Amino acid sequence: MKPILEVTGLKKDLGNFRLDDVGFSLIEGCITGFIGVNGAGKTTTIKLILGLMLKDAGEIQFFGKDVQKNEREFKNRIGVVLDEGYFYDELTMLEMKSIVAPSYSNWDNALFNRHMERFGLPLNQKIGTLSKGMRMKYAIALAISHQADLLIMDEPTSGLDPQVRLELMDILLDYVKDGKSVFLSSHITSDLDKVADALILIDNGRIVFSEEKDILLDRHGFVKGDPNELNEATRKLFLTLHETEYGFSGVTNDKAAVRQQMKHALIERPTIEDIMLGYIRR
Ligand SMILES: Nc1ncnc2c1ncn2[C@@H]1O[C@H](COP(=O)(O)OP(=O)(O)OP(=O)(O)O)[C@@H](O)[C@H]1O
Repeated sequence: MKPILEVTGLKKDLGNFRLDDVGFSLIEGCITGFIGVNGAGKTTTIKLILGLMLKDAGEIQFFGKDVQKNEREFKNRIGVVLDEGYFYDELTMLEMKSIVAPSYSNWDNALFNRHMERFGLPLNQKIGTLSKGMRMKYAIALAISHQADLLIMDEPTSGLDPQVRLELMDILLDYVKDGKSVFLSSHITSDLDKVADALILIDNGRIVFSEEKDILLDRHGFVKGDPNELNEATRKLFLTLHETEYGFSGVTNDKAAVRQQMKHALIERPTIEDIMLGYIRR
């Protein structure tokens, strides 16, 4: 599996907040979820990758080439969905497309029309009249109609209802079918439970883990049991632990030790959120 984007030693000091030695790789053909709580540094990292903010240190390579030195090629080969604020509300989707398309050397109008039809977006509808979900789908149609190899999205699902979020996830799964990649930041991890191949957790400006989703979910366990089995030694097996007088539940990253030391505990598959909360420093 080839790395498509490699970030190493990325640093940015913003005064109150510091991005510290951030490094990770995105693998071709994968949906990678970039997770972390509010203020963890997801948007800052994405802005630095896109050159929307100047980095203090670090390297960002796209297909082995420095993105800063090959800015034009990088911009042509990525699609970006940042927020919904950069459209002119009084224009139709067709008119807005005519403004965006010329900035890409490999814009594919037939592909754009196919996306618009598939997403159920009428070309002549004014942008100001679109629902939040339609706006997001339109932003994606604009971002992926120039044969982009990598789609970068910052919090695309926030504010969308479950039905639209599901539709959005289907669009992303379709997009990666032919080897393209998605890098998607979110603090809503339930969408990523369904579609992500890999997960990167950032907390307080530092990368906590960067791993294949299935390996991560296999390694961790959501444990429930009787408080009688909790003692000084077994408590140490948990990343999080919630105790009441009737029982306990918690997340472990050492299922084997739990099985051995807590004979009656029930070990279930955790969600990404369970795991994420286990690693967040408060
Ligand atoms: N231009 C800036 N100047 C100073 N501080 C900034 C600037 N941009 C972001 N920050 C701070 O950096 C921290 C990280 O913000 P960032 O937007 O990267 O987090 P995030 O993980 O994307 O959060 P969210 O999920 O809420 O969008 C925050 O404390 C924010 O206030």
